[in-house]
Amino acid sequence: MSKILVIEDEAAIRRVLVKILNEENEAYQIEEASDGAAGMLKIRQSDYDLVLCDIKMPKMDGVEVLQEARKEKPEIPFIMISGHGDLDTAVQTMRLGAFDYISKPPDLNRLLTTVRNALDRKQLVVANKRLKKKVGKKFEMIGESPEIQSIKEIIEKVAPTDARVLITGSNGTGKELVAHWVHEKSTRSSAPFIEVNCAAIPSELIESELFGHVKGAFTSAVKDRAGKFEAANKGTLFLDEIGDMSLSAQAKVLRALQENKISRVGSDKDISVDVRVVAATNKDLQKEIEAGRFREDLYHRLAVILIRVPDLNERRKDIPLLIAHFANKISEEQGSVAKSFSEDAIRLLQEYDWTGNIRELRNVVERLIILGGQEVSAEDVALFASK
Ligand SMILES: Nc1ncnc2c1ncn2[C@@H]1O[C@H](COP(=O)(O)OP(=O)(O)OP(=O)(O)O)[C@@H](O)[C@H]1O
Repeated sequence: MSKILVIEDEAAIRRVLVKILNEENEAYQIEEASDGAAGMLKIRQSDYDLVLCDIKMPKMDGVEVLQEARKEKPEIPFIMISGHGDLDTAVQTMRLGAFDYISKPPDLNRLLTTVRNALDRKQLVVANKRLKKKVGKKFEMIGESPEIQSIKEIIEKVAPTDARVLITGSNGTGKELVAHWVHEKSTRSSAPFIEVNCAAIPSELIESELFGHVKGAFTSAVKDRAGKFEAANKGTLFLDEIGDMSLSAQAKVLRALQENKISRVGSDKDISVDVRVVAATNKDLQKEIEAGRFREDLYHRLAVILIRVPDLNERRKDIPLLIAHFANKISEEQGSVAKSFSEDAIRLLQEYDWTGNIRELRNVVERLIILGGQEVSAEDVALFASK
């Protein structure tokens, strides 16, 4: 059930809007307010999934309501309703965070599409918020080695800009972690972070996944569907394993980056998107370019800032910290007391050949916690850490 508030001083228009919405979906629970101040009071007292708000109104105009509501409940999408004289203001409200605007008299199709999109978006933002609560801890970046320090410094500098970032490094080095931080520390952090693993999606589906499709575009396209570019609007799109993307999808991504526009598969209608793309790969893209598997022009678009995440072998100094971090996390997950590691055990693990992989280190720590003694010893490491 979606709760929608209609703030409109003209009773006739208000009635039309309520009627259209009621007829569209019985599950919409619709409330009304006849001026800005009454609307704002309702927003404070109740939780809405969407607000439709007229711009010109007595007491408190729509722009003021939008600004107040953004401060108190920024997750509620606003669709502004503009009359003849206030189209410029309507466009401006988009900059203030309105989701969209519609003109009076409202066009039925446009209204319903905008309402549906806004409600979809609200769900995403809420899901994202829930995730984000976990993000802080889940995405802790452990390490004090100069290599990690320098990555943290680059993230600090680059995140607030809108520059695209290409993250390279072996499997499990922490590329996704870096991408999350670029988003978290950017001005886009309250908008969605959407991840697409390009290697995991069959090449014939990747375009639909990224750009969406319209009904009938292909056999299984039974209804219109937005893609990840649209879902990431105003936020960050993380294209993981971009080196595995098909050439035809690469061409479309290039266009999206050049023009900030996409079109759904099966449609030639352009949709504007405002998305920051962060990409990652474990491949050597220069080699892929030479082999004709990766577009050089796309590479240059993506690699405005390059961050190389070093292998664990290149920052062994961080291994003791990572062991302690994982040991704590694992005991938290298992609800047991954290086990300690003897100095010899840590030294031995520090000398291992990790060929890049932090994920592997975590697994080894988990195995040692389960199988080792109360204090994990060098003997335990020799016995149980073999890979
Ligand atoms: N510096 C770090 N501190 C703490 N945990 C880390 C660090 N780097 C990576 N990890 C953890 O290691 C695991 C692998 O990291 P991540 O998924 O970011 O790697 P990746 O390079 O994106 O991997 P892949 O190449 O397989 O996609 C994750 O569980 C991540 O939280």
